[in-house]
Amino acid sequence: MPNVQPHIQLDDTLEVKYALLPGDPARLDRISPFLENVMELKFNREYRSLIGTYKGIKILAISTGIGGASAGIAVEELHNIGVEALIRIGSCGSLQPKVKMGDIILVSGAVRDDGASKTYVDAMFPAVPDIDLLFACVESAKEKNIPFHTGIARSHDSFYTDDEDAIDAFWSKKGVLGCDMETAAIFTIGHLRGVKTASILNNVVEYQGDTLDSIVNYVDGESLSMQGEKNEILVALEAFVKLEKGLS
Ligand SMILES: O=P(O)(O)O[C@H]1O[C@H](CO)[C@@H](O)[C@H]1O
Ligand SMILES: O=c1cc[nH]c(=O)[nH]1
Repeated sequence: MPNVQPHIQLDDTLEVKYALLPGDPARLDRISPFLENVMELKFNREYRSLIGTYKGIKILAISTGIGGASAGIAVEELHNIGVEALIRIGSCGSLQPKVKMGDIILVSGAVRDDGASKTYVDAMFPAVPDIDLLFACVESAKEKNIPFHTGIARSHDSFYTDDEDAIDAFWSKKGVLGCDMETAAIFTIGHLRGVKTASILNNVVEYQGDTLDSIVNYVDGESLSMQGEKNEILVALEAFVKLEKGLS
């Protein structure tokens, strides 16, 4: 009997080892041109999925929605259907002047300022990517001449607390490069389940810029952010090729 998962609505008959995890379901339309033999699968709640091939390797793409709670459910259910490695293809806001619009960050660790990961294990447990998958991303970016930053991201649960500017200033001073909402949960839960994870973040908000305005511009297709998105997708796909060939 296929083990259909309650939220992603997929099962292990897909026999797929690699998954790209954007937050936004609409990003799948822009992942699709990178793949061959694309087939739309399911769209249940925030989880829209498609499958295709890249250089002959089967790749699943599935959106996770906003936040660690829904991303964590995706990691669990993907693990249940046999996915072995996943890369978040996200957007983020810059916390450093050097992280410009459309720059990509290959995340080497995440501040666990989310709720979901803490329901699994105390906050002192580190949120880190799989080192082979991170190195594969680094090598892929170099080979494709795509500039990148490596460093720490902060994953949070809201844009609308009363203290957002102060919180950003605090983490900026600690050298954190940017903030998103899912990386910490994906790293933590992936580690606990034995799934290899990485996270690539495309910066869509200038340092000290207006976060919510910038997110609207990104949705409207602002060009630097769109180039950053293409770059992160390509780097992730090439990293899976390396993993498949045992090169990382
Ligand atoms: O663009 P995605 O991948 O959804 O990522 C970022 O954008 C959303 C907020 O606008 C959050 O999910 C955040 O992590
Ligand atoms: O500033 C930002 C932009 C995108 N996503 C975030 O979590 N924060």
